[in-house]
Amino acid sequence: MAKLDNETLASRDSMRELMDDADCLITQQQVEHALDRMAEEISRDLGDKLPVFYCVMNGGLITTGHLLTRLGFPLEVDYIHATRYRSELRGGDLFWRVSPEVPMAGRHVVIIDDILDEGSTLAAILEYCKEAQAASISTAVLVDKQHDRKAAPGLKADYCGLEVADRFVFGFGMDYKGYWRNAPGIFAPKGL
Ligand SMILES: O=P(O)(O)OC[C@H]1O[C@H](OP(=O)(O)OP(=O)(O)O)[C@H](O)[C@@H]1O
Ligand code: HPA
Repeated sequence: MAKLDNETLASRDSMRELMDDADCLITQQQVEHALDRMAEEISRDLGDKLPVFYCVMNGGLITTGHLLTRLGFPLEVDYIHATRYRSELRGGDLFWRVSPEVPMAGRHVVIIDDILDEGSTLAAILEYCKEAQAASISTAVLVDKQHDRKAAPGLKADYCGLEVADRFVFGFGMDYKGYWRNAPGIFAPKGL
């Protein structure tokens, strides 16, 4: 079996250490309860509207998967790939990697993402949906970070699982420098 080079070994060890020392802010059980509630609200509002759900890759992947399996009505799924952080801890300009394929015109659209932080990502995607003439646009995020730096004052998602402290968080889709999207809960590195 090929050996890992020194740089890879150092990354692996530092990422293991990061997880060992991390603070768990939200447990998996709390995430599951929040997803149950979001699914009930979405089903109540959109269950008879044949909606299209757009996952915002990459972070929205895990929330989308967990949420959609809780929805017992016909729906379509597509994705948008837009990134603003690109493995960094601060956001920059939004870079659209992939635009959606399923047309939004006349459809009830739901955008699913992992986190509403400053909100620039969601605001840009909302503009795109409006221009694409969606019949209605709803947004669903697993967590809303609590601070006063939102791109527009009072910016909120229509469906929000949990509020999270103003720290750099990872897990359940959210990455720390590209890693630990797979962590089964929501964590923050010690001291960050
Ligand atoms: O509210 P904002 O400050 O705009 O930040 C939220 C966005 O940032 C993250 O994506 P990121 O750009 O890190 O790409 P990723 O999904 O590939 O991690 C996250 O998944 C949201 O899409
Ligand atoms: O706190 C965060 N963690 C991971 N990805 C993010 N994208 C925006 N904010 C965050």
